[in-house]
Amino acid sequence: MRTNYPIMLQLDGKKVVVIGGGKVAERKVRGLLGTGAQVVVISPEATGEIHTLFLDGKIVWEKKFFSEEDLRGAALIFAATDDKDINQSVKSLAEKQQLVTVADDPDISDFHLPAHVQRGRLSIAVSTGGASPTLAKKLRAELEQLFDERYEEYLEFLFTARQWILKEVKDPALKRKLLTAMVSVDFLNSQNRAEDFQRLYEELK
Ligand SMILES: C[C@@]1(CC(=O)O)C2=NC(=C\c3[nH]c(c(CCC(=O)O)c3CC(=O)O)Cc3[nH]c(c(CC(=O)O)c3CCC(=O)O)/C=C3\N/C(=C\2)[C@@H](CCC(=O)O)[C@]3(C)CC(=O)O)/[C@H]1CCC(=O)O
Ligand SMILES: NC(=O)c1ccc[n+]([C@@H]2O[C@H](COP(=O)([O-])OP(=O)(O)OC[C@H]3O[C@@H](n4cnc5c(N)ncnc54)[C@H](O)[C@@H]3O)[C@@H](O)[C@H]2O)c1
Repeated sequence: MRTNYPIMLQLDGKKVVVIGGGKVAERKVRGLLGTGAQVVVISPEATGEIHTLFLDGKIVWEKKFFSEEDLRGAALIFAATDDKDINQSVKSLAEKQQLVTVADDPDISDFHLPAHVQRGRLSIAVSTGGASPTLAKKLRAELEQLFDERYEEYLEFLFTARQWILKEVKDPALKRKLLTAMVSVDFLNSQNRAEDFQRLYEELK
């Protein structure tokens, strides 16, 4: 078995085509909102949520059956109809460099969607490579408990403090100490991270 290669995609301005407008398509579309991707759904029917997103101008919905030209210019393609033959033909009609995922056939898919926790800048993705989406979902729920809402603000603090350290602290040893000390339960739980950081800096410098 070959292992998968995890990446975080920046889809801003890229065209993403979802073939099918059912429950699975809706979940894929929801995951694409906020990425800046230009989402196009191709399906004669669509769920209420897909319809609403279309009416709100958030996505494009072409109310039609799939045909080859729908794939033109797409960076990512989701084949998510309930017709196995159509899903297979989406994959075979796509160009080699287009990345396709086939909802009912993990083996021929170019990528799998992970279950995923987002806490601001922190992304945690879990994939079982098609073995068990149910396990991926369960692990995601456990990670959500472990990495709770505090992490969103905590990562903002880490980001800002790290930028400041990289700019202002010249001594490599001090730089390393500060970057290490910020990653601790104390800072995660701190009520005033900026103040605690200032104190730490005064102690260590
Ligand atoms: C993680 C998650 C992300 C997302 O889609 O957003 C995701 N599936 C989720 C849920 C889920 N999917 C299914 C169930 C029902 C129980 C079960 O079958 O276990 C549940 C659980 C539920 O809904 O409770 C059924 C199912 N899924 C696939 C098949 C086809 C097949 O296996 O042949 C079938 C059978 C269809 C049938 O019955 O015919 C295929 C895929 N599903 C994937 C991802 C990719 C592999 C990821 C991996 O292996 O880690 C892949 C390959 C395609 C892809 O990349 O899209 C999301 C959890 C989100 C969350 O809650 O966190
Ligand atoms: N990847 C996953 O996580 C996952 C989860 C559950 C099911 N599945 C699989 O995904 C597929 C879709 O499941 P669903 O629950 O969304 O089905 P669904 O019945 O809710 O939706 C199917 C959609 O496909 C559209 N469609 C049918 N023929 C079409 C065509 N020729 N061109 C364009 N659109 C067409 C229909 O209009 C409908 O909107 C099934 O094959 C299922 O086995 C995958």
